[in-house]
Amino acid sequence: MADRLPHEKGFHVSWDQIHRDARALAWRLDGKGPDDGAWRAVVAITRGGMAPAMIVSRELDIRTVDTISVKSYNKQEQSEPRVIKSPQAEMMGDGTGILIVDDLVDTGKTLELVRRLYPKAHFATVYAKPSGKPMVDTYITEVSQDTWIFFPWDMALQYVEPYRGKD
Ligand SMILES: O=P(O)(O)OC[C@H]1O[C@H](OP(=O)(O)OP(=O)(O)O)[C@H](O)[C@@H]1O
Ligand SMILES: Nc1nc2[nH]cnc2c(=O)[nH]1
Ligand SMILES: [Mg+2]
Repeated sequence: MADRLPHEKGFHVSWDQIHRDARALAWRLDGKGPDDGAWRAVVAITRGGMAPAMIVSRELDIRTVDTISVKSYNKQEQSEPRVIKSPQAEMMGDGTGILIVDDLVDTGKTLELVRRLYPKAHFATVYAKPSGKPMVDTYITEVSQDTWIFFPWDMALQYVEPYRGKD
């Protein structure tokens, strides 16, 4: 996208950190569902929402878990988001009582699309950038718009030269 700010900074998230933050998200959502506080189901926006959704559903003891697949990025390049796979229609209805989980909201375009489909659902992300905040109901940590978030599933440990070993 031409008007997109460059990602000057990197925010590196470890497995431990995403586990802690996704747990914090679950605890914040506990008892906030419309049916006596209960949620009917968790729906992960794949693929990034799957690990957080698994942790949230485990913490809140929700066994009904489904997915919606939305693709909008190729590496750091954004295109128009499109739905590749939908969750079960009878279960979703207008989204009432459904907790939709993603790893992050950036421009908000992904959530905007999913919100149009399920306007009564509750939208939760672990991380949020300012442009996407209006699209999310609950999030844990805000990062600036010019930051790219690196998740542990996209990373690998590798050797680095010691400082004095470089020429
Ligand atoms: O708020 P937006 O600007 O729409 O961006 C946020 C979305 O982008 C990433 O998904 P991506 O499309 O890269 O697919 P992935 O989850 O399979 O990595 C991320 O996981 C969010 O779903
Ligand atoms: N991994 C990752 N995917 C994204 N999709 C949109 N913004 C981001 C980001 O900051 N990090
Ligand atoms: Mg995603």
